[in-house]
Amino acid sequence: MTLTIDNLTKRYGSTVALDGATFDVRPGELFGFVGSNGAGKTTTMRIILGVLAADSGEVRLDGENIDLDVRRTIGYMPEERGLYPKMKVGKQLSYLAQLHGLSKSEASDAVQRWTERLGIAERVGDAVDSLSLGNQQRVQLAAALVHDPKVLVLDEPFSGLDPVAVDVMSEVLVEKANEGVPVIFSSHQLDLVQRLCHRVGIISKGRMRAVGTVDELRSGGESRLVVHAPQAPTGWANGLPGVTTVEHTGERTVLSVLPGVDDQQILKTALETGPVHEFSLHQPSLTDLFREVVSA
Ligand SMILES: Nc1ncnc2c1ncn2[C@@H]1O[C@H](COP(=O)(O)OP(=O)(O)OP(=O)(O)O)[C@@H](O)[C@H]1O
Repeated sequence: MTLTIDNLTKRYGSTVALDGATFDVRPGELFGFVGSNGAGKTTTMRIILGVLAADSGEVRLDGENIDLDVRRTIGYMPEERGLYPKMKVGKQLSYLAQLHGLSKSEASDAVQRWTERLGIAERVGDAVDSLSLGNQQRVQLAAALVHDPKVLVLDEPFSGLDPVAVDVMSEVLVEKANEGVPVIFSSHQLDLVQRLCHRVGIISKGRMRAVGTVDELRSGGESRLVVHAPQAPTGWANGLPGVTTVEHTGERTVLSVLPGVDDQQILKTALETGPVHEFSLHQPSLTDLFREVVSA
């Protein structure tokens, strides 16, 4: 199934939360939804789930508008979480599964399977608010998964998790994507998003500023070259077309290089100053790309 977010706009009074946000999440894809605080991620996800209405624009699943029946096939982890704190874990998960259309015995099987998978099986008889925050988050993930969703929409599922819980969450999301489910999650942990996601979307001020694989986002951007040439004078690379000196400290120079520039010409120029001990290309990370896009 393909989830299409088409030209969404949303205002809160004079605040423009979404300003034509458009992107899609493809079958079997882990899509990382990133943006600064207040960029519009939660608003987008609430609109996908129909918890909030857009002012204009549409959300479609395989080309069809999302009605109540289709919405029940989506697994959602809201930012505000929203479990009943005093209700027992197992009872709550079973109740939620049945709300999504499972029979009592199907719900019971699903609860057993997911609580085991997520390492909270021994807590099914405990009230949610007696669990640690990380374990409550595992219950929340179980709640999004118990009805075998066709789409997963998760608002900051990794926030506040310890490294082991991050691994469990990552494995489950990868597993669901491998089953063909489109998975979208928001996160401020950009290293994790870069490691896990097939594609990412960067939203800023309610507009998608970049969508693609990290490699696609890199192409067209500048790359960094680190050159260790101890005898090179300050400004040795000035004058090379498409090359800017970002930093020259002691014996090392960091150059910013436009796409298409011949790095061998830069190496040749460096060698003309004396020995070159290091000449390495540094690919921008998602964090670098994010900073570039958001500050543009
Ligand atoms: N209920 C509301 N009333 C008024 N303004 C709101 C409301 N909800 C969101 N906003 C505003 O809409 C904009 C988008 O907020 P949203 O919560 O979608 O951002 P976000 O990207 O999820 O941010 P964060 O990373 O901080 O969770 C912000 O300016 C926010 O202040």
